[in-house]
Amino acid sequence: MIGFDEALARVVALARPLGTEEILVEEAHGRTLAQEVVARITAPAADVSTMDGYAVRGRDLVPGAMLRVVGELFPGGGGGAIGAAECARIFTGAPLPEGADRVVMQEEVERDGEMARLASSLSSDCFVRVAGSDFRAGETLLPAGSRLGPRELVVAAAGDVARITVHRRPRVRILATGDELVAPGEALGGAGIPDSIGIGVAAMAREHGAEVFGTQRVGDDLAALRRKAGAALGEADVVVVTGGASVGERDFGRAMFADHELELVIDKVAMKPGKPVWVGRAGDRLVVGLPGNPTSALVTARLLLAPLLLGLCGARPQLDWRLLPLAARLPGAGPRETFSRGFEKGGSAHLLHPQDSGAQRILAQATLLIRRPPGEEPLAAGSEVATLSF
Ligand SMILES: Nc1nc2c(c(=O)[nH]1)N[C@H]1C(S)=C(S)[C@@H](COP(=O)(O)OP(=O)(O)OC[C@H]3O[C@@H](n4cnc5c(N)ncnc54)[C@H](O)[C@@H]3O)O[C@H]1N2
Ligand code: MOO
Repeated sequence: MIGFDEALARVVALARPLGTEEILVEEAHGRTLAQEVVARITAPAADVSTMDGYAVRGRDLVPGAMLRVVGELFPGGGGGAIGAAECARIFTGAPLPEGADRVVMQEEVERDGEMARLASSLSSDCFVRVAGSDFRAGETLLPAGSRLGPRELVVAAAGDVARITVHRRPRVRILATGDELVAPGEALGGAGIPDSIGIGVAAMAREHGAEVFGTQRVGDDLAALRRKAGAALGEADVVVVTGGASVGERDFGRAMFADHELELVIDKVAMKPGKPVWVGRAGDRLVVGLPGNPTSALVTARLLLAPLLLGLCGARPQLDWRLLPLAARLPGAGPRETFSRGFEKGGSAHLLHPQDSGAQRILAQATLLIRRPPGEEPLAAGSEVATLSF
């Protein structure tokens, strides 16, 4: 059985970015840039006011001075001009008129008809945002490989960029297998178990850049599973199977792809939870088999499926481990690499209970995975452990 680092390396090697497409910036949330974004405009385009007030010439800035108001300037409009002993009413973001080099905020001005009287004590700040101080036309604002969240989208749009080139999103079909599974809302009074993981894994996949068609529940009937496998491979880049990964009589996760020359790249990993996880290739499609125990499924989705999807999107597939001190002592680790569920509070990593891979309730509090190498000695409170957001 391979170790976790080897499994992750094999997954990352499979995660070659898919093709590219050009899309509108307003539809680009969560996508990854295939080409850098270059500013088409300079920002700000001119020297602009950072306050609502009066644009003045520095040499007229004398406490108590009376200046004639000769214009009114709004953002997006022209700047006009002022001369000696003159000023212009100006609003935040408006270009300074010719001749002006600073702004007095309106709290320091008393207006009297066409005249403005400056206060007896004036702020030393110029209140001017200089042309090009944010960025200039032709400058790179976002490098290729950037994942577009709210902050990056502001930057692209500010650069006057309407269309961007991104990597195609991996199309994902999730097949939740198990005779016992029913849709949430249909278990009460029957023998069925709500399919929780099909829904959770779909959400995890979407968070990591996938276009998920939705989850199909399929019973443990090999003929039906083979038909579903064929259909899924026809429409998806990545097929995710949940359940049926272990050695039970009705565990058909791998067998359902027998018609499609499944080549296993990973077949069991020395990790806890998630040992039965598997990943394979069927032609140019990828298949990921997640163990059915809900926590095992979600942990392996975070540790192996998420990096795979990010890599297919052209984003960094690496897992960003962060060292945190332990809040309390941890016993020695077992023989498999362990990924315990925990949470961060007061700058420390806390372990949750129970750690049973069938337990689902504690997932609501489990914001961290705490990583332990195989056979690690007990750790005292305060020892640093590698953690990953979950
Ligand atoms: N003899 C052995 N038995 C087991 C082994 C082993 O090595 N030898 N491994 C154990 C480990 S570890 C895991 S994890 C599980 C994984 O088994 P499967 O992937 O075959 O999962 P299932 O048997 O289909 O289901 C297990 C469990 O999870 C529930 N489940 C399944 N799908 C869902 C879903 N979509 N939503 C909610 N719950 C789900 C299912 O009802 C079962 O209770 O195998 C161990 N056994
Ligand atoms: O590894 Mo299983 O995933 O322990 O329950």
